[in-house]
Amino acid sequence: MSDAVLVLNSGSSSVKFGLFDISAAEPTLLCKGLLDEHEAKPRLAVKSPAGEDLFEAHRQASGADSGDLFADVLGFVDDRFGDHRLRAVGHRIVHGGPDYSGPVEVTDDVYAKLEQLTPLAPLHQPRCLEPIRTIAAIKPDLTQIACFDTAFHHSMAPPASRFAIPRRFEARGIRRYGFHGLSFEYVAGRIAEIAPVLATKRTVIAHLGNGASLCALRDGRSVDTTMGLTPLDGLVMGTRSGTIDPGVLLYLQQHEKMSAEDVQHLLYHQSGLLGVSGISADMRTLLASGETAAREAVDLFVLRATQEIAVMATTLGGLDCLVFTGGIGEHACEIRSPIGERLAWLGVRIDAAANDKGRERISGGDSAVDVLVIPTNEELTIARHCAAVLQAKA
Ligand SMILES: Nc1ncnc2c1ncn2[C@@H]1O[C@H](COP(=O)(O)OP(=O)(O)O)[C@@H](O)[C@H]1O
Ligand SMILES: CC(=O)OP(=O)(O)O
Ligand SMILES: [Mg+2]
Repeated sequence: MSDAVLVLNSGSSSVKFGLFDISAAEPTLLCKGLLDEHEAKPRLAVKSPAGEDLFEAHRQASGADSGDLFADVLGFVDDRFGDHRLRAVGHRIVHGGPDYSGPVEVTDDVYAKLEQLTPLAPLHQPRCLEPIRTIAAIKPDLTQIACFDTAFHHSMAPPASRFAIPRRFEARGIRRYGFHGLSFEYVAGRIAEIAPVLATKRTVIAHLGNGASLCALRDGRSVDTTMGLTPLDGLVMGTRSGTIDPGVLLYLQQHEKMSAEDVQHLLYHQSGLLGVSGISADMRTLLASGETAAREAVDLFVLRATQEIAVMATTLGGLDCLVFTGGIGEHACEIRSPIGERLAWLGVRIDAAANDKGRERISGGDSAVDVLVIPTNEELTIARHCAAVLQAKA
């Protein structure tokens, strides 16, 4: 009987999952799926690795919660993959705080520590932690493993990790942590596979999805990133503001009489592409819209991404390789193209035909910077971590 792990990737706009066979050195995907709680009837859809539909379940919204959907996933795995032994469930956990620089088995103590980090990722942490409770209630003996978005950035050091506030706050853990690390880790590994000469070069990875951040890599390790203590910092996102004059927050509280909770809601849920366009948080909708406000939101997204790529290049002392990933980075040639044009002064030249076709290498022959498009795979990174944790335990 082969061993398998179930991986849950709870993001801000979706819950993705994958079931992996871990009997060989490299995990192989058995099936993948999506849990959609936002529709009128929460839905679970499972597909084969090739994308064929395997299973779909709808729940009546009344009385249903995502716990029912997780029970459906476990039921499906038992039914269809009963010839595999489910060894663990691996979870993407957005915030690991100062303590976790690698994956860890979830115990009551670990869970309590992770729950305490909720104020540092209020949009994500509860959504990441909830399935751990639900699954423990259904299968109390099943090993659960937490894999952190912050872990990859533990290689980051001062001054990049430091905020310019009194030092005593740093001792209390107030510093730049960075996120999307499971994605950056996967992409860094792919760069080493597809273009080994680039693995040691000055590289910026742009993870542009519903959440968006950049990572500067030297020798494949994170040396700087745009997200900070929370996943609110840095680039313009679907509904998040990204970097904003801190004076704005004070003004909103002191003069607009908004509470701290109101400001938090504004910055996490009502800002970014949604707030600027007034139309949608979804890049596809904005690119298809003829409205001026949609174009202005996209223009700001592009300007901020470009500015921050230059910041990352400054940390690195130059730029040899730029990689696009995440839903927008992988699919939106209309976003990659103007970012490339604005970075011409750094030697970036994007080949229009290669970009339109979404090729793996989209830089032109005259480009001083290799520009790549690499689809991310956070689920595979988590499966690899789970396999390693289980092997260390054996
Ligand atoms: N073909 C496409 N063209 C433009 N944007 C796209 C395309 N496909 C997906 N996106 C955008 O990617 C974003 C979602 O990214 P994704 O990485 O899947 O999100 P999450 O952060 O939830 O993992 C959305 O803004 C969506 O509009
Ligand atoms: C950390 C983060 O922003 O994640 P997501 O892209 O899933 O929102
Ligand atoms: Mg994501």
